[in-house]
Amino acid sequence: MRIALLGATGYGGIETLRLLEGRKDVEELVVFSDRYAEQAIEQVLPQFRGTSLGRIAFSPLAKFHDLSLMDAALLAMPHGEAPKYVERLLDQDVRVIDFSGDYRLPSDLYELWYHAPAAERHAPAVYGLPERYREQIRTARLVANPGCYATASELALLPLLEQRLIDPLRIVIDAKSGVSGAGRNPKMTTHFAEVAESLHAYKVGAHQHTPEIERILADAWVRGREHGGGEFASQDVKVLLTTQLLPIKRGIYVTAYGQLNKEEMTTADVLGIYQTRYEKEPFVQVLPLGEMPEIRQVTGTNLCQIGVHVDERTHTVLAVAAIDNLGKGAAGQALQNLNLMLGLKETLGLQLSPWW
Ligand SMILES: NC(=O)C1=CN([C@@H]2O[C@H](COP(=O)(O)OP(=O)(O)OC[C@H]3O[C@@H](n4cnc5c(N)ncnc54)[C@H](OP(=O)(O)O)[C@@H]3O)[C@@H](O)[C@H]2O)C=CC1
Ligand SMILES: CC(=O)N[C@@H](CCC(=O)OP(=O)(O)O)C(=O)O
Repeated sequence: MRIALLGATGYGGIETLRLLEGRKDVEELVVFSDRYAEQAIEQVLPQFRGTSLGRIAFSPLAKFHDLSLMDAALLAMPHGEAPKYVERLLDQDVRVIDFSGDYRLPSDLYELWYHAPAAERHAPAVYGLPERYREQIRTARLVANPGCYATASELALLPLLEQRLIDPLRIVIDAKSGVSGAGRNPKMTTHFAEVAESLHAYKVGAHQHTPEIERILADAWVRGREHGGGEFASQDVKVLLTTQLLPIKRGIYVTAYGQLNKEEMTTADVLGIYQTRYEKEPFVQVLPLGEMPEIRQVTGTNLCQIGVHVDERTHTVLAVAAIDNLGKGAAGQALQNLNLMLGLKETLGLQLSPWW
């Protein structure tokens, strides 16, 4: 396959390079970076020295013209950049996967939560969560890769909404991320000395993944396991999402709480529902009774680990999920989507052991 990667020097882009390196089916890779234009990957990113990708030079974005020979383009740039390239790529019959939030929401919700004007969108995008939209992804021209917190939260909660087991208006999500989730450009809030040995909540009540999660869960509530494609179902689902910055490099840890509709549900009952829901999913691991996920068991992988527990005293169900924000939360999921879009084996290049 022939792949173009825009935003190749950011954390999402570098992880994409790591996952593509050594893949025998990559015939050509074109990488873009303005900051490192004309330099070889191995000069800028020494971890690729001596690998199949090391000698490839970054092209400046000004050289972004004819990519019609590419099978797909992966866009790993900050919000607001993808729309400058997407139409041209689609016109050249190149499939596109965008890592940013630009195509995940309708324009009104985008403007409300991203505090930026939404780009004019001619192209419809499929939401790139294979565990729910696999069939739509296979035939998509443009995929909006989900946000990292959104991926973990949705996988944690989907079975509860699809089965209508909880009150959809009172969902609480406590979410924590490693610092690489904030990108590679240095900022005071992600400076080592500001985050080490501490923990703090941020964007409280205002995190941009809130409407993304609500839309996918609403769709699950209305349609159950089935998704017919096309428009999302409209239904009120409300989540209170609180995001916190963990003093680690990689990983997302989500603890989601729902109020059970049926009082007699036990942990074993809910666990059975999760096991059935995800039994055929190659990248979702539902843990046995009494076990809870751990970030180090998913770091460096495309896995999502899920543990569930019912607190019978308060009729609350807890669904806990761990992913690597750069794996299932970004590059891993993008390559899972790419495999689907190109008709390849979905797990190709993604069956990785955790670094732990
Ligand atoms: N980090 C994460 O865990 C996740 C990130 N995402 C999303 O993925 C995208 C990339 O994130 P991440 O890798 O963390 O970001 P980084 O800040 O680490 O990297 C940004 C990349 O985009 C390029 N870039 C910066 N500004 C522009 C611009 N104006 N035009 C074109 N290219 C530009 C940079 O290239 P240059 O070499 O020129 O500096 C760099 O390669 C974002 O939209 C983010 O929201 C999604 C899920 C998880
Ligand atoms: C730690 C941290 O700052 N994380 C980012 C989320 C990054 C991501 O997955 O999402 P988008 O693609 O929607 O930006 C944040 O909270 O905004």
